[in-house]
Amino acid sequence: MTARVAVLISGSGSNLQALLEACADEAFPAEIVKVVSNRPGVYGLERAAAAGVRTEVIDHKAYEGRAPFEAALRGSLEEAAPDVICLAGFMRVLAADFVRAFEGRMLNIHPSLLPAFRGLHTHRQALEAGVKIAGCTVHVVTPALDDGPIVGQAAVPVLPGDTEDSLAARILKAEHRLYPAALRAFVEKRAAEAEGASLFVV
Ligand SMILES: Nc1nc2c(c(=O)[nH]1)N[C@@H](CN(C=O)c1ccc(C(=O)N[C@@H](CCC(=O)O)C(=O)O)cc1)CN2
Ligand SMILES: NCC(=O)N[C@@H]1O[C@H](COP(=O)([O-])[O-])[C@@H](O)[C@H]1O
Repeated sequence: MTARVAVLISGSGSNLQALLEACADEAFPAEIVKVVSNRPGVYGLERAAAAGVRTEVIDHKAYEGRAPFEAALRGSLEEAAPDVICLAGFMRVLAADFVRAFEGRMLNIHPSLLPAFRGLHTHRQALEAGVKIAGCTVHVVTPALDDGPIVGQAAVPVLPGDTEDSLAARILKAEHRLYPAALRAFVEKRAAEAEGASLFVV
C-alpha cells in the first residue's frame, strides 16, 4: 500500500524536494498528496507545484492566535486524508491538541542529534558547545518540543573553522539523505504492524 503523505513547510523546502524526489520512484511506499505552508510565497510552494502536488497556504499571521491558526491547519490536512504528516522546515510549535489529532503519525526533521540542542539555532548551539560530531534527527512529533521517539539519525563531523552556515550546509545534505530513508522505514513499519493486527483478527 502506498502511504498518503502531507508535508508542512515554512520556507525553502529543500527537505520537501528530497521527499518529492524519493516519492517519484514508483517503488517508494509513499506519495505526497498535499503541501501546506504557514508562510505565503516561499520557494517550497514552487517546488510542490513543479512536482504537480496540491498546495495551500495557511498563513499564521492571518489568524488571531495559535488556536484558530491550528484549527485551519488541521482542516487543511484532514481534507487531504493523509496517513502520515511530515514537518519539513516547518517553524511553528504545535499545541498538544493539534499533535494528538495526528498522534503517532507526524514526523519532523530536526537539525541536531537529539536529545542534544532542541529548539532553534541548533548549529550555533553545537559550535558554542564545541562538539566534534553534529547531525540531524527524524523523530515522531509529540506535544513536547523535539522530544518524540527517534526514527533515524545521521551524523556529520564538525570541522575546524566551521561557521553556522558551513555546518548547516553539511547537515542539510545529510538531512536530504535521512528524511526519505526514515519515511520509508516508518511507513513500512506501520504497514507491517497493520498486517500483523489483521492476522490476529482473522
Ligand atoms: N509540539 C511540537 N511542535 C513542533 C515540534 C515538536 O516536536 N513538537 N517540532 C517543531 C520543529 N522545530 C524544530 O525541529 C521547531 C520549530 C519552531 C520552533 C519555534 O520556536 N518557533 C516559533 C516561531 C518561529 C518562526 O515562526 O520563525 C514559535 O512557534 O513561536 C521551535 C522548534 C515544529 N513544531
Ligand atoms: N526546528 C525546525 C528546523 O530548524 N528545521 C530546519 O529548517 C531547515 C530548512 O529546511 P528546508 O530547506 O527543508 O525548508 C532544515 O535544516 C531543517 O532541519
